[in-house]
Amino acid sequence: MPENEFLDIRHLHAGYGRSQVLFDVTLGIPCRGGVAVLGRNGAGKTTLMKTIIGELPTSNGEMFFDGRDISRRRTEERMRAGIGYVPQEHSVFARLSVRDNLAVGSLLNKAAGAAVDRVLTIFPKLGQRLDQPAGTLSGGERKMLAIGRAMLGDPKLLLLDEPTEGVWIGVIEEIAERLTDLAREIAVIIVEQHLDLALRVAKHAYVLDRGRIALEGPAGEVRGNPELLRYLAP
Ligand SMILES: Nc1ncnc2c1ncn2[C@@H]1O[C@H](COP(=O)(O)OP(=O)(O)OP(=O)(O)O)[C@@H](O)[C@H]1O
Repeated sequence: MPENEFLDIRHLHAGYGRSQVLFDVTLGIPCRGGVAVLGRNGAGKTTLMKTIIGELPTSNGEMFFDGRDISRRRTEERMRAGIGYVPQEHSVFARLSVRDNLAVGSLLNKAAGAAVDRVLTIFPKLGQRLDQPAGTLSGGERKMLAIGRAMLGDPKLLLLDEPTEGVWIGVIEEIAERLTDLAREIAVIIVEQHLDLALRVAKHAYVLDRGRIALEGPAGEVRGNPELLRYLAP
């Protein structure tokens, strides 16, 4: 692993109380580009995202972001430092309109109006739904809104937990293109069941197996690794 990664995780152990899920996880994320985290259900992908954002404590190991030790920092501090998180479950206010969801996101992040315009440029579909309650959006549009809200924090690193889960196949392509564009500007960690999409957005991939890194390498190499399907099979 290269020295001085943007996000540098070393020998991380984490889990839920006494139930340890992640064991000795070491990974590095550069300041631009997509990195995929793959693995079968229950492998520990969401746990890793929650540990990076600080929703779960680190029981052992180190985590540096942009040169600073964040292992003991609170979630809000990590977000202020530039980490955005789009959780697997929908993170929009269902009763509020798209416009109000973005307005609340702007207030929370002290974002300027230009930040909302940028979100609407990235996801023009949201611009056509501004007055619609977020709860009535399609799965894909809700994901776009959740990603858009995270973008209002102007993250330098965006954590995306299954951004295409429950999204109609026709919209997956659109989200994939936007995420590929985004990964040219900032660091993106993508947890994804769609292998093709993940390895298109990402240049590098890590495969988790029962909470440990089982495979790692450039996306093309991981895709071609004969062991990969074994780690993804249920
Ligand atoms: N709140 C919790 N308390 C205790 N154990 C949990 C909790 N949440 C998840 N786990 C356990 O941690 C392990 C890893 O779960 P995690 O959600 O990180 O997996 P995942 O790779 O994201 O799976 P999926 O692809 O199904 O989302 C699983 O064994 C799961 O049962």
